[in-house]
Amino acid sequence: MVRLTAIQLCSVPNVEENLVSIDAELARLTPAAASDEHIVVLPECCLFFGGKDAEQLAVSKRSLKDKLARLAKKYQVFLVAGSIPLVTSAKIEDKFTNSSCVFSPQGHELIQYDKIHLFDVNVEDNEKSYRESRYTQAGDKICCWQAATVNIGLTICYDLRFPELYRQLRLLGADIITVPSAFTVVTGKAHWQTLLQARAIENQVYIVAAGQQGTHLNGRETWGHSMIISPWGEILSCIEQGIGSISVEFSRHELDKVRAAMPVTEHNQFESTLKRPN
Ligand SMILES: O=C(O)CNC(=O)[C@H](CS)NC(=O)CCC(=O)C(=O)O
Repeated sequence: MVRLTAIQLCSVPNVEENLVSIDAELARLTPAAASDEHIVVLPECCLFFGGKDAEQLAVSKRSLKDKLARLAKKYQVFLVAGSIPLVTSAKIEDKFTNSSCVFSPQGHELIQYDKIHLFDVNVEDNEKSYRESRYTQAGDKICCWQAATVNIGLTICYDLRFPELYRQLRLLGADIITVPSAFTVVTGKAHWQTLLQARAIENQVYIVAAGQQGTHLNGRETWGHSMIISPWGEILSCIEQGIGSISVEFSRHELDKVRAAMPVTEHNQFESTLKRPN
């Protein structure tokens, strides 16, 4: 059995406090049987959110991965640690990557995906202007990883608006695509659910979207509405507000049925024009 879980958080600019919240949410989940694969997704910026960019830069230099690896092992889950700030591969002094890291139930790091699309956007909210690229170095690699029996594609937040990335993940064999997020309330209300359902339907994959929700220390408001969507586009479970988690069972049968009945990747007349991943 493969279980999918999304944890919704209201992260603060304090790594230790966030680790305590994550531990508490993981402790509440029903433990998986030894033969099960349990994939748990945390939101974007799960270890540090709502603080100053300079603080986040300092946090990127700490050993955050060890702490998350320990949690994956403690709770025997595949932990998709939504995103954390990390030192760039070129060791750029004043920038970090916004990265989704996956840890196995044995406590090993499996993969790191650096967010490709940065949120340099004007939004009609209190913030008015978001310029993620000022302090974040964009990634350029598409990342898909394998648990025992399922393939999982990695994306982060604003990536959700770029269907080409999702299509490429599907072509790489993704059964499930994870979307750790910190959507704004304004854009979340307008687009979040529609975009998630579209990505699930057009690619015939499970979508596990874990969001930040609430008012954060710097006054930033996030939309939440974490949800898990089937390859047919149904919302299987959703947590609108507050901290908590949702879980559903992955069905290979459902996935195969949807793809066999409507083979859109075979029917696609534009596939050859797509840039092949990596
Ligand atoms: O800046 C940080 O501290 C952490 N990063 C984020 O919160 C990121 C970049 S600002 N947020 C998004 O991508 C929101 C996307 C969104 O809301 C949309 O696509 O509508």
